Amino acid sequence: MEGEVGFLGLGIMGKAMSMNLLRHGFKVTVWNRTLSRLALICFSLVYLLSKSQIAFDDVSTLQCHGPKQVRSLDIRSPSSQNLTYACYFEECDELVEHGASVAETPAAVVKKCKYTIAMLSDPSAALSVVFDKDGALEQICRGKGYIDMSTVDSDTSTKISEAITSKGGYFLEAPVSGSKKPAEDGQLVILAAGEKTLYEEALPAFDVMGKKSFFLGKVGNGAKMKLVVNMIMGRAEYIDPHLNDVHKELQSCFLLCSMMNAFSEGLILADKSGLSSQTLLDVLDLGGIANPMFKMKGPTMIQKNYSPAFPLKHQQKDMRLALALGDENSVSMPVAAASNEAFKKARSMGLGDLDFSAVFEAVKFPEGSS
Ligand SMILES: NC(=O)C1=CN([C@@H]2O[C@H](COP(=O)(O)OP(=O)(O)OC[C@H]3O[C@@H](n4cnc5c(N)ncnc54)[C@H](OP(=O)(O)O)[C@@H]3O)[C@@H](O)[C@H]2O)C=CC1
Ligand SMILES: O=CCCC(=O)O
Repeated sequence: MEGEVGFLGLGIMGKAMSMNLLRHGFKVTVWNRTLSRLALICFSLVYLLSKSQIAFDDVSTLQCHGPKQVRSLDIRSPSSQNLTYACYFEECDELVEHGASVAETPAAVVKKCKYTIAMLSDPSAALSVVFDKDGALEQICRGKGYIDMSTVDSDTSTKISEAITSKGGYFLEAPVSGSKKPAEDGQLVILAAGEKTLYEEALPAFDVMGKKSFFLGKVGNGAKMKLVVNMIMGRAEYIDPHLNDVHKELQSCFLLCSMMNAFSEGLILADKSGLSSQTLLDVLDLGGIANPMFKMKGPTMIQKNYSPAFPLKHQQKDMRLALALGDENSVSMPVAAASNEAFKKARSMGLGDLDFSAVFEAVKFPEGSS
């Protein structure tokens, strides 16, 4: 990646990712919404002070606490042309110490940099940073690359892609699997889709931020893959730490059932969204919910091979007993109850003697569908 890389969004992930780029020798210009608001406050303050009797030397450091704990407003010079640099908040401070430049708007970042990466909270933030006044789109032109690594839906990604490409720019979506620590350690899993040339050009940066990058084809596929992975992750079952060992064993059966149901739903969602089941298995195996069960059962489930290791009828029996235990102890377990329904459905479909992973068939064809 030649020249300077822009980075929009310095939240938990964005800060760690841009720091990694800096540590590996990339020149980075950053922007964050709160920082730009603070810069505005800073400008206003200096204006007011210049109209007042207070000499600047008297206010070299003003403490100020906002939503992001401003460390200080350090007004260094009355005639400073560039007061943005005098106004850091904690997140940005460390990046600046590592050599980052700070820009005032997304447009200013894109103007300065050939490649701009965004890591923003949600679809509305991703859209706002591109389309609003002083947004990235204003400075997109032929040869500029825009890479959105935020987790959004495929419609949002497509909208951004169309706008960027209509101005001659290149677009890549590249959401990530992995959280704060993997981001700090450069161990993210990058799920890119869109312009292949931009993907190839961005690989040196991806190699610094992540341990593995996937190119998944057309825009939308990265967003979809990320959502499938997080859907599976979000369906983990709770194990009450106060239960005794016997009860814990039954609870762990909940976990297994819920995992298998969530996994089945994920495989189906991926397939119906036009994604490769094998790629989903590869992505899951690299992330925080990698586990021996997905690794072992996944390939056989894709092949519809349910030769029994743990018969489904026993798994459903254990679910039933564990739910009874939940009743006894007034433990609310709606996810487990839903999973039990899927196992009951599988039994009614005549799958009881097959492996418990055959619940995949019941999830695939729920009541009334074919
Ligand atoms: N945290 C995690 O473990 C993971 C998160 N992700 C995804 O990465 C993205 C970032 O997550 P994370 O860093 O945790 O989130 P944070 O909440 O820590 O950061 C969100 C960032 O988005 C900015 N932002 C929010 N709204 C707007 C807006 N309207 N205009 C401009 N900027 C805005 C925030 O700016 P400000 O500081 O001004 O509020 C901040 O820089 C999300 O899409 C998340 O789903 C993906 C993998 C893991
Ligand atoms: O989007 C958040 C994902 C967190 C993780 O993959 O561990």
